[in-house]
Amino acid sequence: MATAPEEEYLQQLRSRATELFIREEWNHSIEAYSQFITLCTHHLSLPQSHSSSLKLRKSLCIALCNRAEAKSRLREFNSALQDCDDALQVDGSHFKTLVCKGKILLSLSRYSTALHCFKMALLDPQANGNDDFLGFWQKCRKFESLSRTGFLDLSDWVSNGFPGKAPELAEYIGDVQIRKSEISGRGVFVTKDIDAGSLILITKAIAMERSLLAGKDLCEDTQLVMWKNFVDKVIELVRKCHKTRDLIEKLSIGGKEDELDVPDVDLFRPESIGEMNSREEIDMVKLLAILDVNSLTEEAVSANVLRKNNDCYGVGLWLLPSFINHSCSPNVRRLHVGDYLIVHASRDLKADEELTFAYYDPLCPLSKRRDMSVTWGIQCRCKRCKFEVDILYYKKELKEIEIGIEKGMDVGSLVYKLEEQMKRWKIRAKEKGYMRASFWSLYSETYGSEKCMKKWGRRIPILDAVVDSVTDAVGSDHRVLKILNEEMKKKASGSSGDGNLEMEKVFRLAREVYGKVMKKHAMRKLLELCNAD
Ligand SMILES: C[S@@+](CC[C@H](N)C(=O)[O-])C[C@H]1O[C@@H](n2cnc3c(N)ncnc32)[C@H](O)[C@@H]1O
Repeated sequence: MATAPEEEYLQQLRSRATELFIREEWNHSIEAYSQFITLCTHHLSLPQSHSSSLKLRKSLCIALCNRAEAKSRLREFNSALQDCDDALQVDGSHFKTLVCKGKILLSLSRYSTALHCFKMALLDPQANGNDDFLGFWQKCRKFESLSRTGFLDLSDWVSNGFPGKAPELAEYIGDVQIRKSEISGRGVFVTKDIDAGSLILITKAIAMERSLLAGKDLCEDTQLVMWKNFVDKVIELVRKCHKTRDLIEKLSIGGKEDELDVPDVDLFRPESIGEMNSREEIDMVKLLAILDVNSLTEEAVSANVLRKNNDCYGVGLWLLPSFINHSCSPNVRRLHVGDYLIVHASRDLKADEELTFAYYDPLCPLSKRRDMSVTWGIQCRCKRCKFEVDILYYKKELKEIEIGIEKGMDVGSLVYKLEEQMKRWKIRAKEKGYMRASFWSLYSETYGSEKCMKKWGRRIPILDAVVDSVTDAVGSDHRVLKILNEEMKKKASGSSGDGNLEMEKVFRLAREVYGKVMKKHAMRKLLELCNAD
């Protein structure tokens, strides 16, 4: 039993902690609550009357709950969750603790466990008319459903011109597995047939850094500062969160990847608790190598960023997408919405097919792609590269076309020459797509110029056929979409052809570029933006 002075001291500690908590001095309030909790627990271990034990237990529960709230404000989520669980041990239906735990779990994207907490809190009469709580409850229901079903619709936000902040999304992992890859190390594979445009992953960056673009490019100093800030954010996070750190350590450092373990995709689900076994200091050299190999920038050929102004540039790390290998004939694209990366199929995929991004521009000749692959430290051996290596070795005419481009020769004549050569060499449809993708700059300039089309239009294939073969070979691309869209507009103004059918084709291509996350009115908005690019 506590003496009167002891009780008074306990009372003082509690008042002090509460005051600091109200003043939002989180660190100090955590300290004060910790003292109170230790003392209170001690008193509870002594013989007590029933009523004072009840009083002490009530105070202990509130103190643990408030300390959890303070810790969560400092993003110390694991420790905050422990406090919530301790508080719920004292009172399993404590409303504030259930709400606090639900909010923390929601921040950690552990939607179904969060939903369970909110459901329990809903039984308390305090839930009625509590707008703050009801807001979290609605949000949690929405996210839990999105992360289970993958049903995402950004149409309103897009067609209203991206108002306010980017929408918050839920993480989602579709029908995929991580397996050994024939390309290199591990890769991500689909386990079911998936059609073009379908959503495959929504992943939140574990850390992101953005910088304003001065002019079109980022100067080297800004890039360095940005990279340093990004690395600092990752280091801070791995120090705080062991699960994130364990997952980062599974990523490649490049080079020889044959011996790497193949992690279970379930480890990357937000609900997974993690192994919690690595508590040694972080190996900084390894961490930097991992960031070097796996970080992605928003500005990339296989990415589109949805936001109002494209005057900033971001770098981030998204864990599961880091297992996606490169191909010059890729089958997925990514869409950036705030800190979320959305991966969707850019063409129809068969079960067991490996997902591949283009790390660098697939719409350029082999020689340029080889140069870019050196920067990435890889040597691509995809079907397209193998085919082009063979053909370039034997056919000097292709070299002549490349030289023609450098010399600024008439682009239409070069397209004509390439098409004639491909007929002579009896190149099959798929491979024609590879070659046309490699010389896309020639095709786009030719089809985009009235003068060129007057001269060469009758002697080269129609744009439709070229678009079909290029997208079949390398998946859809916004530059291809742009040319096709412009052509359709011209045709519509001249009212030749079947406008509906042609517009349907533009929408199909747009779904392959942006994903099916949009309804037609939003797609129209994206097509406008694509044209203005
Ligand atoms: C983002 S990781 C991709 C996943 C990686 N394969 C793994 O096992 O973790 C990038 C690294 O994968 C390898 N890689 C990706 N695409 C490749 C390709 N087409 N050819 C050779 N290596 C590739 C390279 O080592 C590259 O540094």
